[in-house]
Amino acid sequence: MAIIQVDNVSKAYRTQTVLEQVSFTVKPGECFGIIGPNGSGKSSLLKLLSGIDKPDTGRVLLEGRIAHSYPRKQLAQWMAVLEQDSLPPLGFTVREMVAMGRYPFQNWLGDESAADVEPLIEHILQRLQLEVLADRTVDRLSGGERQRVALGKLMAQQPRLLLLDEPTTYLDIGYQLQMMEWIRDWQQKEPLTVIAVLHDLNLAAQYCDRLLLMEAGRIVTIGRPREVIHSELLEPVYHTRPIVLEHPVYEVPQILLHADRKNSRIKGED
Ligand SMILES: Nc1ncnc2c1ncn2[C@@H]1O[C@H](COP(=O)(O)OP(=O)(O)OP(=O)(O)O)[C@@H](O)[C@H]1O
Repeated sequence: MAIIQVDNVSKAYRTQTVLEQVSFTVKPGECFGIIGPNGSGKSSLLKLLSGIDKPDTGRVLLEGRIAHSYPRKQLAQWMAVLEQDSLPPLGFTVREMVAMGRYPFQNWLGDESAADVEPLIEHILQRLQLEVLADRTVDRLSGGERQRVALGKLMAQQPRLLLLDEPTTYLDIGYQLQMMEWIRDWQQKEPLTVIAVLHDLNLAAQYCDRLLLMEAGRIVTIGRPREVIHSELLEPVYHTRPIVLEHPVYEVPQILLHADRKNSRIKGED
């Protein structure tokens, strides 16, 4: 069974349609990327997948059940969402913040004691190279460090489904790669499905099994990176024609940006 099934979903905010007749499925264990220009509806789609929002028409099923009908706590026991800069700037330390990922598993009977989860938390801090920052409060971290802590919190949650909205924002190229490698590594060790909104088409092509390309709330195409990262498909969507080459090591398509000076929209260019 598909872990996610989206059937003919449409959504409007007031009079503006942001998603129109969107349908696709995601299989367990896949890394599924959502790409498209600014304002094309990627985050709106992710909100429907996470059950935060509900479609006006059509339906979103998570393991066969309507997404927004799940009680939030039940959903949090198997789904985790990483939003852009999702950590509140409170006075919690890095270690406390990562441990907060266990909240959906605690109740007033105190199912899990701090001692139960301590080895898991320490393992995550070590894996994400956060040990030296463990006792620092999150308001005293850089944007990139905060993003790593946010990932650590999700790892502590041990979800089966991970939704990521621009996970590499604020990260330098070293950590961008590291973040995607951690996620891939995690996927190889545990049964985890990943759905990621990515602006970086090269990272998307390198790490995702399939890509969904969106434009103005509609699906342009869904396919393997090789089928989607094509200058003919990307040009009308992004209004620029990238050069597409094959990665010399991974054999996946990669893009080089190329300004067409004759058709440049920048004033003064010829
Ligand atoms: N809560 C809201 N109320 C009204 N309009 C909204 C709301 N959320 C999003 N929109 C509009 O819906 C459209 C799609 O936005 P969305 O954030 O889903 O796009 P996106 O593809 O994630 O964009 P970006 O790449 O810039 O993050 C935009 O025109 C946006 O202004």
